[in-house]
Amino acid sequence: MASTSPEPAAAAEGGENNDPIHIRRLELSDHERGFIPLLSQLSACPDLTAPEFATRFAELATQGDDHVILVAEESSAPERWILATGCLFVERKFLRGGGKVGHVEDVVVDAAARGRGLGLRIVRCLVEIARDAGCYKVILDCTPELRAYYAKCGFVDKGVQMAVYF
Ligand SMILES: CC(=O)SCCNC(=O)CCNC(=O)[C@H](O)C(C)(C)COP(=O)(O)OP(=O)(O)OC[C@H]1O[C@@H](n2cnc3c(N)ncnc32)[C@H](O)[C@@H]1OP(=O)(O)O
Repeated sequence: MASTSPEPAAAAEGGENNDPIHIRRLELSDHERGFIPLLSQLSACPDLTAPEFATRFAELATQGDDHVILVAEESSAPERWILATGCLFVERKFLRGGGKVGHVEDVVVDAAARGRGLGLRIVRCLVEIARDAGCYKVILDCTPELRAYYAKCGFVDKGVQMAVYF
């Protein structure tokens, strides 16, 4: 998400009151802070050159608050290495009187930082942003092994995920 867009309050979570973790929106310079290698811990994510990263960043910025990528960093670490990330995509529908649905995507915590509650905090922030945006629900796809984790984030089983891969 573009750093030029106004930050939802929930995206500015952490970083105060001696909180060792700061959660904020993705910045263009996060290309140099391990964002792509972090995503590669989730799925195939070949490196992007800085111009390629900038092009995609600019494309996503045109979606304003309908596409939010949050990252978590150590508040006190000067290198500001990215420890965790998650994305919220807001789908605008004709259903429900022009309602909106939040989609949580691409949640990943660096292997060395797991088990510290970062994943929970990132997802809770995304859900809060969706609520503030007026979404009537937030949905996501995950493997059965992650059901317990997302249950702790407040999600319940609903329907069946299906896919066509190309
Ligand atoms: C929509 C999507 O993006 S699905 C893809 C999700 N991402 C991945 O699978 C990438 C690889 N995995 C990861 O990055 C991490 O392990 C994550 C994101 C799944 C969890 O991040 P963490 O920061 O380790 O989780 P966190 O410490 O916040 O755990 C929160 C709670 O969930 C539990 N939990 C965490 N991971 C799991 C799991 N795989 N299975 C069951 N429970 C889990 C924790 O025990 C904790 O419970 P507690 O509060 O009772 O102690």
